[in-house]
Amino acid sequence: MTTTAPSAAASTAPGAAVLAVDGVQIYNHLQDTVTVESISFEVRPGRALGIVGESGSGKTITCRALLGILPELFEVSEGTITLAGRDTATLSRSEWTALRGTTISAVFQDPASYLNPSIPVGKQLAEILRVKKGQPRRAAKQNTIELLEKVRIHDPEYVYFQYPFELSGGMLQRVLIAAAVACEPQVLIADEATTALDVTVQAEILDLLTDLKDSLGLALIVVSHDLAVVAELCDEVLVMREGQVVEQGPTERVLYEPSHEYTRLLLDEHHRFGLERFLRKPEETA
Ligand SMILES: Nc1ncnc2c1ncn2[C@@H]1O[C@H](COP(=O)(O)OP(=O)(O)OP(=O)(O)O)[C@@H](O)[C@H]1O
Repeated sequence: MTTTAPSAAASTAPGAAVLAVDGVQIYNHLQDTVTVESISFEVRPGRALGIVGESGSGKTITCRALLGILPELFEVSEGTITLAGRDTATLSRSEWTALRGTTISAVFQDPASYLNPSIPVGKQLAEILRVKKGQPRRAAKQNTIELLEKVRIHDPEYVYFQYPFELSGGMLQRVLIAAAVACEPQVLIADEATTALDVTVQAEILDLLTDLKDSLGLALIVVSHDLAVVAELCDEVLVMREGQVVEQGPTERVLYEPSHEYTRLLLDEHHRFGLERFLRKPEETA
């Protein structure tokens, strides 16, 4: 892809963690409560971390802290978040704006709500390249078509001119993934990104995320209530309950030898839905 403007992305030493979260507490001043307590993890290029846990356990709020978009009256009250070598507590609003998309990016559930219904999807992607990378109109269009190809959309020249309502949920999520990786971020957060999709499309999107992680060297954070999704994608997993991390470690270890009662409970629920099909036995991965 042609780059015409200098990247606003911060830099990371080769092999170093691109994102390091150390003892972070997130406080809710609205209710005077701690929403997330003492969470720590790191992600490196080409690696994936899964965050699982029941509804309301603090997964999305954690991601919002990583993206610098906490809701009003929530704050990171303890600990540090280091993104591409920078302590995010020191970032100004405009520095955050420059880093979002170029260094850290995200895809959420319900892709249609992130797109303007009255503008063709290709034009919306091209606009990101024009604004964030300063690309001229023609280059932005060409690079958008390449991006659509990268997220495995067939006939990208045609899809470029389609409106969101003309695309399926899976196609829209591909467009949103294309938007998220348009400016070559180092970290991609996928927060329940496949939850609303049917099983076949979900598998395709998971496959695409794995491919992008490997080919672009993305550090991937996958948030899901579905252990099967995390089992398929992630090297490490972090289990949250009521704002606390109850267990974390390599995916195989946590899923095969859970040490916490809550993780065992989650696993029991999933075994009924066939988690086994995603799991490789430890001896198979050795
Ligand atoms: N915008 C907000 N305003 C007020 N409270 C919020 C907001 N977003 C989240 N919360 C609260 O913060 C806590 C953690 O919510 P969070 O969305 O992080 O949970 P989650 O684990 O992502 O759940 P889910 O799987 O349902 O998305 C919950 O008690 C929730 O009610």
